[in-house]
Amino acid sequence: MLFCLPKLLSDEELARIRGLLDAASFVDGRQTVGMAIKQRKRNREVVARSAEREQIDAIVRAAVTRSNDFQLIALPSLIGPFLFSSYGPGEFYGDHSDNVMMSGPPHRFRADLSMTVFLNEPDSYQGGELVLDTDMRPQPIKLQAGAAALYPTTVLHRVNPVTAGERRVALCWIQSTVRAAAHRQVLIDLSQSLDFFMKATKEGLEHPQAIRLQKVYSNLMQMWGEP
Ligand SMILES: O=C(O)CCC(=O)C(=O)O
Ligand SMILES: [Fe+2]
Repeated sequence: MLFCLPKLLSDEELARIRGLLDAASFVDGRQTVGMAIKQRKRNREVVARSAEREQIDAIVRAAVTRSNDFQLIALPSLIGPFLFSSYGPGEFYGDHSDNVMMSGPPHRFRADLSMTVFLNEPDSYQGGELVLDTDMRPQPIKLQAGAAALYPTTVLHRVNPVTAGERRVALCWIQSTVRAAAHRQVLIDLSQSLDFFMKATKEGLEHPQAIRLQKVYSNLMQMWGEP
């Protein structure tokens, strides 16, 4: 359900992103949601068509492209444009589930996974936890700078009010080649078993049982995957 990627961004990337965010212009976050949700959202977001947004997008996009864990967990077929938000004292985002039909660019896509990348240290602001309602139990998430949380787009979630400091995050929505979270989980488990063969056996991926698992992975991908 919830996956954490501890060091998605390096310290050097974080420093570059912070510099760009300091130079960026922000707009009221209510502009990017429909009427029904406006009441529940108080934050600021980097202007969509701006040079800073594009430069930060390129840095985070390069990080997810090189992250093996991200690729194995999300199995992405499309990663939409990144959104950069800031929450100061009194700002929050109430209970909602994200839109599953995204307008892009590059074109309309289905969001299967939502991702929050934390851009500043957790002790630099008070409150501001991302809370996921998993099986009716609230699960608060506040990660180190550079770490990311990946969660199903349809799960109910919120951002608690920030009471001091500034919470900055990057967000994106991902269409996966494998639509159902339960199917993705089976494939992630298989990847982990293959990883065990690779790291802990003499034959590695040439072990006959590893070859069989690779066949299972391909068969399931053929059943569940979409290009
Ligand atoms: O800031 C976050 O961690 C999540 C924000 C959010 O839920 C959204 O923008 O849809
Ligand atoms: Fe959300």
